[in-house]
Amino acid sequence: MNDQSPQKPNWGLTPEELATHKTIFAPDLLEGQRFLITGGSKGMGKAMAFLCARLGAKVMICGRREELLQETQSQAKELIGADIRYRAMSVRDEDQVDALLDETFEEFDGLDTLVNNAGGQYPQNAIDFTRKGWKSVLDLNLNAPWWLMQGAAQRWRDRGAPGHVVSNVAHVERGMPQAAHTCAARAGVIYLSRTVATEWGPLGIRVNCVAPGAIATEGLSDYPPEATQRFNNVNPMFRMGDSWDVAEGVVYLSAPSGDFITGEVLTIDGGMRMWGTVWPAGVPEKFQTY
Ligand SMILES: CCCCCCCCC/C=C/C(=O)SCCNC(=O)CCNC(=O)[C@H](O)C(C)(C)COP(=O)(O)OP(=O)(O)OC[C@H]1O[C@@H](n2cnc3c(N)ncnc32)[C@H](O)[C@@H]1OP(=O)(O)O
Ligand SMILES: NC(=O)C1=CN([C@@H]2O[C@H](COP(=O)(O)OP(=O)(O)OC[C@H]3O[C@@H](n4cnc5c(N)ncnc54)[C@H](OP(=O)(O)O)[C@@H]3O)[C@@H](O)[C@H]2O)C=CC1
Repeated sequence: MNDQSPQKPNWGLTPEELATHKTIFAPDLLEGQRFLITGGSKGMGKAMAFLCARLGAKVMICGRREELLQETQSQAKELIGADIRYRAMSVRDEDQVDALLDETFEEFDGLDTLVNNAGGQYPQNAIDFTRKGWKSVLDLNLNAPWWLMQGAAQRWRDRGAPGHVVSNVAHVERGMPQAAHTCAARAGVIYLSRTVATEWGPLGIRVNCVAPGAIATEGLSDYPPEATQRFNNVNPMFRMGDSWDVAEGVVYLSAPSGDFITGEVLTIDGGMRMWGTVWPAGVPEKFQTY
């Protein structure tokens, strides 16, 4: 288990850990499979990229910062001998999304699984949201995954090929105080996924989600230490998960193990959906009841 101290400068699993972490899956499970993973240059997306590549898949990742993508590519080459492809872009830009899909389908002569993983938000009480901030979070966490899943589905339909979409969301059933924008966006993705899982079922396209609880990734270092310290206490297991927990969930849904699973949300949260609230901007006094 990795050190989850908030003082640690780099959260999450190291590249060496991603290269050697034990996995329950057979080494050739994804041989010949093609994955596009958005936000694959750090955190959970990077773990997914390493795991899929280790299991034999061809992998394309994207992110905004080329240096992180390049670093991930060379680490994968050096540590696991994999040739991970990348494109620097923002999923918030519709034209760049189309270009990413075109490049991936061309490069790999098709695609088997799209992983909508890129996302994020900032903590704030909803009453104070600016319209600009609301639109930014909705663009990143609802519109972008939609452009990507619709674009992939159109390409699969036109080629007469099956496909799979898995979107990384969050558990939303009890709301997400101080993150209502992302909660609304993720709820949108879940219900879009459940709807198109039916519409696209006859095309051979499955559509699923994974819903992580608090997962120790580099992304959490964006939050203040008071909040991240509390992230260890937001579920009845009193610890965070790691990026491997989520990567293995994504592979389970994408491999033949998931062949008959669609419209599902796989929650990987240590029980947080039943007990525990994050309060990423700090617990308000009225709620400090125990
Ligand atoms: C929460 C988890 C619970 C989660 C509860 C569950 C536990 C899970 C924890 C989840 C962890 C993670 O997701 S880990 C990943 C964490 N990392 C991230 O989220 C990084 C990605 N996030 C982002 O890029 C930003 O949040 C996002 C707003 C989407 C994009 O930022 P940009 O600066 O590119 O966006 P722009 O389009 O320029 O708009 C910026 C506007 O957004 C608003 N804005 C941006 N940051 C703001 C801030 N800190 N406080 C107030 N307002 C802010 C302002 O109005 C800004 O306008 P101006 O004032 O005019 O600039
Ligand atoms: N960590 C947690 O506890 C939880 C996280 N989540 C969600 O899971 C997903 C992964 O989280 P996590 O691994 O922690 O996040 P990280 O912040 O560690 O990684 C996010 C990845 O997404 C990329 N990214 C961010 N914005 C964009 C963009 N506009 N276009 C393209 N790529 C982008 C980042 O690269 P770059 O910045 O260079 O673009 C990076 O590769 C996110 O959607 C997150 O909100 C959900 C529940 C809990």
